[in-house]
Amino acid sequence: MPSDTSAVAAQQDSETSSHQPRFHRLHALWRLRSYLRPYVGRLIFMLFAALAGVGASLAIPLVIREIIDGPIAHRDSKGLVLLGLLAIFLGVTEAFLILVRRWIQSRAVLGLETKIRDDLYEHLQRLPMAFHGGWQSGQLLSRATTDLSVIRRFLGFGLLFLITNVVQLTTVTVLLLRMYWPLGLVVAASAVPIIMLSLRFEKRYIRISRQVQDEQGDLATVIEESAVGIRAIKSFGRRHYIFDIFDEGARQVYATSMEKVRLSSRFWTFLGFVPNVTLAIVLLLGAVAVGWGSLTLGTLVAFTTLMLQLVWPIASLGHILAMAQEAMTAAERVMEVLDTKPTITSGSLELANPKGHLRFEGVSFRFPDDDTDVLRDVWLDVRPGETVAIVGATGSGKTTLTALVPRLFDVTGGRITIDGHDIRDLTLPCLRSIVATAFEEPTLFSMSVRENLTLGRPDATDEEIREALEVAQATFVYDLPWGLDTRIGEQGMALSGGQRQRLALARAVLTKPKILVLDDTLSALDVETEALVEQALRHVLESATGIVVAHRASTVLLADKVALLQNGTITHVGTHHELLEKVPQYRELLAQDADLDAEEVLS
Ligand SMILES: Nc1ncnc2c1ncn2[C@@H]1O[C@H](COP(=O)(O)OP(=O)(O)OP(=O)(O)O)[C@@H](O)[C@H]1O
Repeated sequence: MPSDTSAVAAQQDSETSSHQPRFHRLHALWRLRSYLRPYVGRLIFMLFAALAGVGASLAIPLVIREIIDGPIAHRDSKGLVLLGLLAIFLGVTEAFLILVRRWIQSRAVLGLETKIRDDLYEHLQRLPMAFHGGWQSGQLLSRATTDLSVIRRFLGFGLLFLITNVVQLTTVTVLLLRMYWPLGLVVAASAVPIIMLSLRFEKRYIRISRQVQDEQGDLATVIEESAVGIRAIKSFGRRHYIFDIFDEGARQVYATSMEKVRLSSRFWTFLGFVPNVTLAIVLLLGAVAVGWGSLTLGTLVAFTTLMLQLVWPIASLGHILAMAQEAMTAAERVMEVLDTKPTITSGSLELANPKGHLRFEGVSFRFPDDDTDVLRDVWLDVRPGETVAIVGATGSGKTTLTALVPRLFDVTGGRITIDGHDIRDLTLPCLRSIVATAFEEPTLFSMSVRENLTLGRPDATDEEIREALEVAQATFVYDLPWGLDTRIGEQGMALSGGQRQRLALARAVLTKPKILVLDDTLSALDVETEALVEQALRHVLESATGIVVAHRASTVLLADKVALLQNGTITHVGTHHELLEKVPQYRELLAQDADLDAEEVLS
């Protein structure tokens, strides 16, 4: 469920963004223009096709005027046929141009959406853990899906209609003024209430469309989290409680969407009403003018036919302005992600033959937006091939310490070195080929076992995979229905916790890292399997530098020395027996362990 803090963050995010000046929002959309570049030729052709279509449709009333005032008034049947054929030709041309435009635009706009989505996804992958920790996943999901579709619809359809409608409105008004200026002025005056109301509508629509888009993101977060956390929900029997949270979110989206619909339908009704009232006034005044002889019947028919052509562009202007507002909001939301700079950037150094000498030199770390250090003044020297167990109370900072080595977070003070080089100077691929990590909560992807295992070593041979699986005591995968090619469910849900941990361990071992970081990786294993894994791990750790977060005495025994982490700093380093003898806090920590282990340790 969305945490209180993230909900507040999203709320603040929504509030600040809905008050962004219009220029800022327009600018966000404008910045996406580079995505249109590959389609410039098509877009220009589309625009010309659209404008030519408008031209053809505007010419028809003028031809009708000629027909009424010419061949019909003078009973000229030959002229009537010729002008009639011209009107038909113009109608067919308009229809053909619409067909061509629609055909061309579909490819261009779908390609554009796909490219922005690719870039957004790639950028998300580059953003650091700190970013992902602070954003609700549903908000990111809705930006990569709904928001991009909104932008695509506007750039592909809305923008084109906005241009052609404005051209059509201006041309028709000029033509009307030229045809008979007193009636033309009536039509031009009707634009005043439309413009005034559009401006008011825009202000309210911006706020509400941003609110709907943010609320949809919150709802997506609830759905995503309840899908992932379905086991916890079921086991606590909280299905109804979670449903209520979802229902509240869904009702909120419904209520805000209805408010949006009410607002836009009032506006659109008004937009349909104004041209029709104007038409009635024009017909009345036009009939009087024809009666006085100051206007021909043909001109009045042409005038009203042209005016009818204003009804649709004005009525659709409401839809298009709404579309434009939504697209600007969506672009702003997408840009909020794209503008976040990846703070963890690659260095330039490649180590050809790393030895794996790892040092923490006065390292401190605090999470963004936190005001206290989680780690402070950490000094630790792990020589090549040596294994250090990190022992500490829960919340003392063990996981955070291990996350600093592959640079999932960057230190905020001091430095970490490998073979004397600050890890920030190494290229990220180089660092991550030296360091492999297996976490306590292993993440497996909806892919085959083989794909999951070879995530860090796509070129691993079957033999190497077997070796890694044997080390991790995970050869059970060969008994799955399709062996290594069995697809495991989302996050490996079809496997037990221990099986998933063993696969994650095999994945880390398979990369043959110089530095292996195990964050309490064996916690879900039974005592017997753990002993087997540890036995096999001993061989792996002989050739690698190891950092092993340990809660159990049996895991500690894997290590050459132990570092005791207390309140974010390493207070003691020594062998297991030394610490057991001299440090009461260490003894207390391990006393929580099973008696069996303690006896084993002391013997
Ligand atoms: N993303 C985060 N943002 C802010 N604080 C965090 C974050 N992750 C962890 N912390 C805080 O940092 C401290 C250290 O957490 P860490 O997970 O490293 O402890 P740990 O020793 O591994 O605990 P455990 O043994 O329970 O896994 C805790 O007080 C925790 O609340």
